[in-house]
Amino acid sequence: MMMTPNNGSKQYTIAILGGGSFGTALSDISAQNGHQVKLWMRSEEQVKGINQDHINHRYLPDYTIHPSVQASTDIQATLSEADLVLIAIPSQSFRSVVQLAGNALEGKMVISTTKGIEPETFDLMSEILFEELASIRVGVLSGPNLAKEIVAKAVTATVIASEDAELCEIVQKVLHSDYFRVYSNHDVYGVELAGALKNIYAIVSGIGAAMGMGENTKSMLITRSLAEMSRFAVKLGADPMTFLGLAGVGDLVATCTSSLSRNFRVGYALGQGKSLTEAEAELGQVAEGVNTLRQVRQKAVELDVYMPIVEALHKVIFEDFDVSQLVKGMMLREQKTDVEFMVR
Ligand SMILES: NC(=O)C1=CN([C@@H]2O[C@H](COP(=O)(O)OP(=O)(O)OC[C@H]3O[C@@H](n4cnc5c(N)ncnc54)[C@H](OP(=O)(O)O)[C@@H]3O)[C@@H](O)[C@H]2O)C=CC1
Ligand SMILES: O=C(CO)COP(=O)(O)O
Repeated sequence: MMMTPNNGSKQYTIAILGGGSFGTALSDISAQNGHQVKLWMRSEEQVKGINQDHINHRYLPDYTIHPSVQASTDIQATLSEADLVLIAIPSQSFRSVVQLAGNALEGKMVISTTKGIEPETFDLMSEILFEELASIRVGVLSGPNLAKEIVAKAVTATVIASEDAELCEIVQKVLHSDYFRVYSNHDVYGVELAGALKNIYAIVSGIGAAMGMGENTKSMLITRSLAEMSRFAVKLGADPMTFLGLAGVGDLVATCTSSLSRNFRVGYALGQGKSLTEAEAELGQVAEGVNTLRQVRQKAVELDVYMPIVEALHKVIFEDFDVSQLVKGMMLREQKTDVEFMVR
């Protein structure tokens, strides 16, 4: 239910589905801004931790979040009065959670913050929302948003993408603060795809870091990753300019250079000679890039898109090639132009 607090700005009721790192960080931002925040998670123990200690003991144990955040395992109660819903559930469970929420989402503004691709369908999360629900207003939030930095209140920017201009404005008002800035973009597909794709390259960067790559190599890798992900996305209908923004190059740089990124960490473990199973077990959280790699490699073959970095990583992760072959695999292929989307 919407109310008007003393300072005159509207106070919204925000429901957040998913109590992992990012759902918790989003609940903290929203509550800091004076909104009523309900956070849905499936673990009673974690609910207790949030409601009593204001700490997500499993995912963000070193941070205290705003005491007004109310957690619950009851999804219907969480959604009942919500004006705005933010979903931070890993892509492999996204559809099942949307189905569980069902009619309680109808008519609402629903924002996906998930950076992944559904296996089998190649659906992005906004597409799942439109498939599963009859009347909702959909947006996508993506950008360089490492959860631990957000809860530490490091200055951060993100992108809200939607064809619904009013929804973008509302999300900007709700989340904007002196440490969290929200930009808008109407290229929903490009913003959403960028968020999913960069995870693949964060894994490659993690491998490179473990192998001691220098700055030249790091720079080459990030720049060629940007070229490759934009080439793929443009083939699927995205706007290449989106990749020059926060959701593209911004998020790519953040996740390819930070050990706070789970995808980077999986890559780092692979670069140290660990198996994928060992790397994922050690992480204990979601690293979307592994599934995204599988989906994107298959789609690139189908559509005949040139993606040497994806191809090389696929060989290392799924075809048992030695990790030392990664850079060689990327370099052996034909040389291409530097910038592909020149105006002239
Ligand atoms: N962390 C970050 O910095 C950012 C993450 N993202 C994206 O947000 C999405 C979520 O990531 P993040 O929060 O980090 O992930 P985490 O691994 O930290 O947490 C995942 C959360 O989803 C819950 N969950 C998983 N499956 C289900 C299910 N079937 N039903 C109910 N709850 C479920 C988990 O519950 P349980 O603990 O019970 O398993 C947990 O609360 C990802 O797509 C990620 O790419 C986007 C921007 C930044
Ligand atoms: O998307 C993220 C930061 O923008 C988080 O990346 P990881 O999922 O690799 O931790």
